[in-house]
Amino acid sequence: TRSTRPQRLLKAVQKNATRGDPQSVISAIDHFCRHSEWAMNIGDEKVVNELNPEKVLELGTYCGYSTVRIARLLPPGARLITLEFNGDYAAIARQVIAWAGLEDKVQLVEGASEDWIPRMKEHFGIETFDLVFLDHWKDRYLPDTKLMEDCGLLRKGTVLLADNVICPGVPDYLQYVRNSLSYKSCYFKSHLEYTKAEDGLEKSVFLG
Ligand SMILES: O=C(CSCCNC(=O)c1cc(-c2ccc(F)cc2)cc(O)c1O)c1ccc(O)c(O)c1
Ligand SMILES: [Mg+2]
Repeated sequence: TRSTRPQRLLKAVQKNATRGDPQSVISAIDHFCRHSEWAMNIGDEKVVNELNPEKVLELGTYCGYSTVRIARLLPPGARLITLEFNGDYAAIARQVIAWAGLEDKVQLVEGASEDWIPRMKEHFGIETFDLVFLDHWKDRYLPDTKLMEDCGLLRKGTVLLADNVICPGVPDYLQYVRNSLSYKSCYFKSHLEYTKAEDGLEKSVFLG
């Protein structure tokens, strides 16, 4: 049977990137997405770098591109937990993360975000997160944010970074974080990865 796009993306990484070199993995995926096949990676334009998180939660791993982008910047001892619902995507992402040599900083968990968010404390020993990157199903951004609030996983200053707030768009989430007194929110205008379509990131700081 024909290979899948994630499988072809992984092949491109194994062919063009150097083992243990996260930047070469990122460049190989960017090249694949620009010149071979578009894929729903956050891309090389949507960037917010002034953060220095120790404990990071990523919702929606896909092939691990944003996982590598974030984890490569983490200081020793810092950890990134990434949740992926789709088993096929998770299998590819594990290999991309390993190729980048970042498996010691990253824990990839297969399953639904609503099942795993309530288990962060007892299963991973995580009290609160410093940064949460939302890039999974767009209709899960708002319910999962409310769930993280209810589970006490957000602290004063926790940063929520949401991808695709324009395309495909997350109107209910945007309305919430922009109107809630518990968040200070701002929009980073950009483009949908590898295209000219408008998209952007919403950065929302939890005020406690
Ligand atoms: O795909 C999922 C849900 S997670 C991926 C969410 N991310 C997106 O959907 C996403 C989409 C776009 C985008 C796509 C087409 C466009 F024309 C424009 C934009 C861009 C992004 O940056 C994204 O992050 C899944 C889960 C479990 C399964 O079993 C399964 O088959 C599939
Ligand atoms: Mg996205």
